[in-house]
Amino acid sequence: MRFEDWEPFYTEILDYFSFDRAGDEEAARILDTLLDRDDCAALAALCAGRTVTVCGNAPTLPAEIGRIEGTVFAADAAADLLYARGIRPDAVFTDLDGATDAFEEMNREGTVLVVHAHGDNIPLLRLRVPRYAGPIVGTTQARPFGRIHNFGGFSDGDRAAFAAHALGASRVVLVGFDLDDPDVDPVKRGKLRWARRLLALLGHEI
Ligand SMILES: Nc1ncnc2c1ncn2[C@@H]1O[C@H](COP(=O)(O)OP(=O)(O)OP(=O)(O)O)[C@@H](O)[C@H]1O
Ligand SMILES: Nc1nc2c(c(=O)[nH]1)N=C(CO)CN2
Ligand SMILES: [Mg+2]
Repeated sequence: MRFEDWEPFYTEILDYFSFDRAGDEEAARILDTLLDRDDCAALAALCAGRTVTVCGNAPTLPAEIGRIEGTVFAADAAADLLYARGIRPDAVFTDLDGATDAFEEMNREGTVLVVHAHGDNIPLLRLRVPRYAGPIVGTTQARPFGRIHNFGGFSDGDRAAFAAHALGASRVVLVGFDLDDPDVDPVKRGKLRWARRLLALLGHEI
């Protein structure tokens, strides 16, 4: 999605959650200074002409693992669950609030880390990003620049789906998405509501 098409949604999201655009922009600049590489070409190669399965971190994920096919994208902590079951994701989309030390191990083994900068994760960016030795791609929800990308989407799971579509996946399968999960806090409920609206733009009616 072009930033001009994404920006009206982004503006509405900022308003909905009372997030600060200047904070997001500062985080993106900091991530840019922390990165000395951009492995977007490797991420694109995982998508182009291929089926991509995006794994969300709903409690329903373990029961749906059998539906995974093609390239595997994990949304944040879903990566740990998959890895523990013998599936190393091809890419992990994370704003680092769900990141564990296992992400470093997966990254060393070749998993692309797609690290998202926003106004509320600057300390996590400074702590974690320098430790990642493998392939890495930086993203922002504000205006992209240099090696900092914006494929569209907001929370880790829907950003993964937007990236798969933007980078030419022939089909995108979603597993582990329970957008009506009653056992989440109010902020998460808001994020899942936005996920439903944004995923519908890609043709995923869930
Ligand atoms: N019922 C659910 N509970 C949690 N995540 C879900 C659910 N259904 C879908 N997801 C997707 O899985 C992603 C990863 O979930 P996780 O619990 O690791 O969240 P998170 O890292 O706190 O998410 P975020 O940082 O995007 O708020 C979410 O961003 C969301 O897109
Ligand atoms: N400023 C800000 N942006 C976000 C946040 C958040 O908590 N704060 N959480 C997100 C979920 O991945 C995505 N974007
Ligand atoms: Mg997260």
